[in-house]
Amino acid sequence: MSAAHEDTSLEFVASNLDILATILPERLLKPQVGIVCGSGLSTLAASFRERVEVPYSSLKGFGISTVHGHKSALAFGLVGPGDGIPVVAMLGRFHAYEGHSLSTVVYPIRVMARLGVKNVIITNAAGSLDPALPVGTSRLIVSIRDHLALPDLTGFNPLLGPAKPQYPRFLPLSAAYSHSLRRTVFFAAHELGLPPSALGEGTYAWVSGPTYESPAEGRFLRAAGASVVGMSTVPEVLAAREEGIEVCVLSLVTNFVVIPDGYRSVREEVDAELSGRPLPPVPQVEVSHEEVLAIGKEKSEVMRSLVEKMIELIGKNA
Ligand SMILES: O=P(O)(O)O[C@H]1O[C@H](CO)[C@@H](O)[C@H]1O
Ligand SMILES: Nc1nc2[nH]cnc2c(=O)[nH]1
Repeated sequence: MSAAHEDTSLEFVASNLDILATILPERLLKPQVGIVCGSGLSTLAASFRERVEVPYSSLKGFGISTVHGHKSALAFGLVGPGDGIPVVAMLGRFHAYEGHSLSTVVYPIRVMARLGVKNVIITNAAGSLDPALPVGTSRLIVSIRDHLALPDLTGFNPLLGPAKPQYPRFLPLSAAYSHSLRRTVFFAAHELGLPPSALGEGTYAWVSGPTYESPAEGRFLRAAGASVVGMSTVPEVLAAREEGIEVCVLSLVTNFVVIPDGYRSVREEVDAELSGRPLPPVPQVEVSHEEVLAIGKEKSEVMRSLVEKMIELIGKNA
């Protein structure tokens, strides 16, 4: 994997603006809101009006997303009543585990910033570390209020590298997740009539992947204060904050990582069996990306309506 500071792509930002200016009509060229579509969530951009898709391959400095459930294109369009609000969505993102450098992972955020994006709604699929955050029917979306990023703390941070005059050297993260946008999430959910149980708040743990967590790792992250875990998002959040963009993160909880009573000693199990009082089986969880994508597909409508309502409210408050 390339070093985090191997950043050659920034020089291409300006030429991307020129390329986009030749493809997009004037009213789509200055998006106000950016969206990052998580695994299985590229349909978040399905109802953009006057939608124009621009493949990453026709732009400079972009990688190719290799993960199933991620498309390699930007979608531009309009959302909301009246003339609509111009928006841009990454239909697929880059993850460090694919072999992309962290500067490639965050590059589209830097392009969004140059296009004029002021607010970004970053979505992801994530595993639940909190047995009280059930997967599926209730509490299926978590509005992220904070993060726990072990890679950042241990030297794998997208902002590593020589200081650049246009960015702060030491970026504070105490208010990385916009309080105002977090309020907007709950107002949007209320306007849509979503039951309170559909939406929670929590802390996202970023891990590098591509392995899912062992039970002990899940318990460790839970004990450290995280509610959900995934392999993306935090690098994008850091770059967005460095660019001065307001950030909202929505996690779609697709699977359990930590389950209650998930551990039992085999000795206890065997002893119980030998004494003629076998114990009931321990519940097991084994996540797969197919399951993650299936939940994403099943729940993408509610996620899409929430994101669209948020954009509408952001537009009203602008
Ligand atoms: O975070 P997104 O891109 O939604 O994807 C999540 O789903 C994949 C694992 O199933 C991982 O890439 C994880 O980060
Ligand atoms: N790390 C991680 N990423 C996920 N993305 C979706 N589910 C999971 C999970 O359980 N763990």
